[in-house]
Amino acid sequence: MDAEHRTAEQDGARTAPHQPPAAHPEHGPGRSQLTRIASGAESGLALTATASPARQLRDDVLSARRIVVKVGSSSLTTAAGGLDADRVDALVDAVAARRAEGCEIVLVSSGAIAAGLAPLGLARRPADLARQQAAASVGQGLLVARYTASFARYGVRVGQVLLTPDDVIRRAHYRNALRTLDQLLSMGAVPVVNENDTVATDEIRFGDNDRLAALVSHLVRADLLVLLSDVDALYDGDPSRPGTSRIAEVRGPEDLAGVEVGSAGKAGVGTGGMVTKLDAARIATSAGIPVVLAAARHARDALAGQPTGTLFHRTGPRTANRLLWLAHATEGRGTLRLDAGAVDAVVRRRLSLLPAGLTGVEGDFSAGDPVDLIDENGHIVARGLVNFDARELPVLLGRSTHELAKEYGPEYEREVVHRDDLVLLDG
Ligand SMILES: Nc1ncnc2c1ncn2[C@@H]1O[C@H](COP(=O)(O)OP(=O)(O)O)[C@@H](O)[C@H]1O
Ligand SMILES: N[C@@H](CCC(=O)OP(=O)(O)O)C(=O)O
Repeated sequence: MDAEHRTAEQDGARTAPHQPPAAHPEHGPGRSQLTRIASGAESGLALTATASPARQLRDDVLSARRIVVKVGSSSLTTAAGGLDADRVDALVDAVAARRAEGCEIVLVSSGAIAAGLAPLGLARRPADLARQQAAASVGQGLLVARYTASFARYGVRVGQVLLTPDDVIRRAHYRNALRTLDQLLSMGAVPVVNENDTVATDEIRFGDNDRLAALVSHLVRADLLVLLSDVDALYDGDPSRPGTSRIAEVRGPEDLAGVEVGSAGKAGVGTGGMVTKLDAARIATSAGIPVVLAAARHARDALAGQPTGTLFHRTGPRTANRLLWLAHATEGRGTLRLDAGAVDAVVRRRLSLLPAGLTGVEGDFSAGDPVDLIDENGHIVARGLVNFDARELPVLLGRSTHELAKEYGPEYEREVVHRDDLVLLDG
């Protein structure tokens, strides 16, 4: 069954009000926190045979005062292509209902490329970046115009915010982006965020709005991230196959062991599939922000704390710095190879990287770009913003800053990567 065509009855969360969470028997006591609810063709049978699913309202959702809501392309477009005004209105109704309770909402909306296809005579999402950008350029205007009209029914203004990774990994830009978003919220507007697709390049782009939404949640210090999609939850396998089960709650990475995720979305308009949603959930929850993944058509329930979709509990403490962006928003544009002493200094002692610890440089980058720091075995240990252009570095390898300053002048006394611009990466 296509996930898009599930009915409310097939969404297990809707079937049993006010029951405590129940573990699926097949997962045993060791996995008791993980609630899986059978669905697809077998849902009726399985629900009778197992304990009733949870129906309690979700505290994390109810208490949230600032929420980032991300909606995917497939939830905003018609089957024939182009924006679906009814679906946009339904989403805006759900957002407005939650705003009416005094909650601030940032909308991260995909759909620019999808909205621009039909007006440009394109039948499907093109493979090449140039035509995607042309479609996004046409579609982004249509998308924001549609939101503007829809929110106007509630007397609410929207503000378009288009971001590239560069806008947020650099300290000054990060502050600017945050200030604009804060200001829009304090003036009662709804920021509508998307990637700035028209200037993105293959090397410099978020690529998917799921991760972008997780990073925006972190930027605005949101209390909750809600990912709305055409699929109504995370399943333990491709939800179009019968016999897969909805996962109602995820408490940590161990709950995802054995879950099969695919990257293909319906109708070819979405980009990341479930892979990027899980990435987004990992980024947000590790930074202290719980995540709800639900169907866009259940947006009102999801925002009201109803146990629809999948709830990912927070796994880490709240953090507040732009290094999360450095780790997740971008790829390194080159590599710096470190000797063992430099790895120890950077990783264990959290010191800046100096030229003396460098043994090699690869890539074509400029000062200020993100680069990966690799150890002698080629493992990436950290990412940082480099203070030199790639072409300047070869003569500096292995030399002391003191010696370099004497030979080339005082500006060569600087760190290759300052510790404030460094984030450690696992593996
Ligand atoms: N384990 C899984 N659970 C749920 N959905 C999955 C899973 N694996 C793959 N998918 C697919 O991911 C799709 C959602 O991703 P995508 O189309 O990119 O959505 P959006 O446009 O909302 O970002 C679903 O339609 C579904 O087909
Ligand atoms: N920035 C692109 C969306 C990229 C994206 O992640 O799309 P989706 O998988 O539908 O959330 C656009 O507006 O078309």
